[in-house]
Amino acid sequence: MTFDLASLQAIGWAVDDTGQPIDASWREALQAHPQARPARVSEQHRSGYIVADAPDTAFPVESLPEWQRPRFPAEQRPGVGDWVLIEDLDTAPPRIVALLPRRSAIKRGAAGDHYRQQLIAANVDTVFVVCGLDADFNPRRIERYLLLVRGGAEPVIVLTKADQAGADDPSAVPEAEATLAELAEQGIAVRAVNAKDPASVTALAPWLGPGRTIVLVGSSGAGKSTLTNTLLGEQRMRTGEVRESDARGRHTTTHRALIPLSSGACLIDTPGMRELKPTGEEDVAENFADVEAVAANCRFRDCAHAKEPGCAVRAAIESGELDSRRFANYMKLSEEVAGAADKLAGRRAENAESKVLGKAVNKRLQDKYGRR
Ligand SMILES: Nc1nc2c(ncn2[C@@H]2O[C@H](COP(=O)(O)OP(=O)(O)OP(=O)(O)O)[C@@H](O)[C@H]2O)c(=O)[nH]1
Ligand SMILES: [Zn+2]
Repeated sequence: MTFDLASLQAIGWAVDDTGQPIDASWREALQAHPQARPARVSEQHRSGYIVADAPDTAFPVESLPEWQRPRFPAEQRPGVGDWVLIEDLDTAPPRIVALLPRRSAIKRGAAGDHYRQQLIAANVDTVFVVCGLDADFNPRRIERYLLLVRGGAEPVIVLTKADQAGADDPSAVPEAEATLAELAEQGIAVRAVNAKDPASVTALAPWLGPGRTIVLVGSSGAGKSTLTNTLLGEQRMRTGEVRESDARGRHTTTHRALIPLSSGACLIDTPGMRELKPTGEEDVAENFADVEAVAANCRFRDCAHAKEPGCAVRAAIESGELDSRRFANYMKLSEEVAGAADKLAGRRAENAESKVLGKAVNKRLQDKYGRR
């Protein structure tokens, strides 16, 4: 099957010098489905998906029947940013025949009693964690975002409103300095920008090269929309929106999630995220290596860092080596991750059990009626 490589690249399809997908598993999938072609998921609906195969396309496709089953794990269904292989049909919308393995997956735990994961975006190279360098500046929120968005992508902290922060007065933003030092120690890139100013936003160019996919996360008012519009520049109206015909032939402007930038990168626009709950798969140690290094020196291995003698954590807090707020957040996030991990393990056990049960029931039916 031949397809328009340049169009696909404009929405993030990454290839090597020979024009083949970088990922070996993707090459194999293409070979296994010679009639199929790649497309990228831009919207997820109950009955199917909207995909794109070029910057200015958006069309419905039929999903695999098993994805429609209510018990099918949500995170294994395609989500925004996923690459799928589709086959064109003569009479109906094209049909998805495969979901390509994700190179990265940014996820969070969904609210509710039942354990559920929610895909924020797939196949992302970089996550811009957007945070205002103003009264809203919150190191604890940055810590939470970093913990959650690491799923295979590079996090970059984008501090907006640098023009308001009073560059010559660091005390204007309490805790900013300490946080920046901490991030530098972790090797995480930080860029301060005026999100309204195209010249300032060029600081983000290293992550916006052709074929790159970026997703913006951050709390409300942080400047995500402002940054998106500046990155889009003059294209804003043309690419930020699509016009679709509805059943009566009227044109309606709909929101779109895959936004090609003139730099050749592709931006995934996520709906606002009020709350970021862990999935249980996060790596707390990776994000709080400094805290864990201190805790390793506590006299008792199971030190709760409360009233135990010889607690290195309390000593470090008293001496000012460890920020008590960072430590408190570490404890809180650890607990949340552990709680989610328990639920996840419970769900996995339940699934395994229902599979075993299902087999046993089938066997009994077979024995009794000689069929399944
Ligand atoms: N001066 C200045 N103002 C900014 C900057 N970034 C954002 N703002 C302003 O901050 C306000 C909020 O910015 P938005 O871009 O709407 O924030 P958002 O993150 O998209 O918020 P939600 O859509 O609610 O998630 C707007 O009034 C922007 O003009 C900046 O770098 N400098
Ligand atoms: Zn301790």
